[in-house]
Amino acid sequence: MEKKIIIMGADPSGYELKNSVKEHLLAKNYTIKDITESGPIGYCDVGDKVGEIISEHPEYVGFAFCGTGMGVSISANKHKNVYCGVCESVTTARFCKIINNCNMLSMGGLLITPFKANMMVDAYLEATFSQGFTEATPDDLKCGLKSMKAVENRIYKS
Ligand SMILES: O=C(CO)[C@H](O)[C@H](O)COP(=O)(O)O
Repeated sequence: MEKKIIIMGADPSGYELKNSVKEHLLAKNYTIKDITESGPIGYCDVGDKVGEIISEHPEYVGFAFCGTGMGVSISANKHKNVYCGVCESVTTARFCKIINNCNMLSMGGLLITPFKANMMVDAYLEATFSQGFTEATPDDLKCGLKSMKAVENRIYKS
């Protein structure tokens, strides 16, 4: 499977966790752009900046970090084409791709250990939309996403 380009960013509360996940992914040869390479910025700006890049390149993956994962997610999800899931477990990290086709994942540095965060991003990156969820058919999942896109298109009038 081709390795996706990963955009990362963190506020002060998520910075250490971001660095540790970044190290983990670099060791796996992922191409990473860290918009907070030179230091943390506010959570709203993290979500906005990572979200803006993902909005223009929905084929990339965004990993955003704050204290809880909530603030960066809310901000990122204001952008068109951005589907950012707040994740607190390996299961939600996997399912946010399989069920919701999320192109962004956020998590909280106050809540998640580095070991678990690495497992979460691995599970996310290994998952494929609509594959491996026995509770719904691939067609059902595609239908759900189509409905979400219709809401988005109505709001963005495009
Ligand atoms: O979890 C967060 C947002 O969801 C923030 O990391 C937390 O609220 C701290 O923010 P600040 O540094 O602005 O006080």
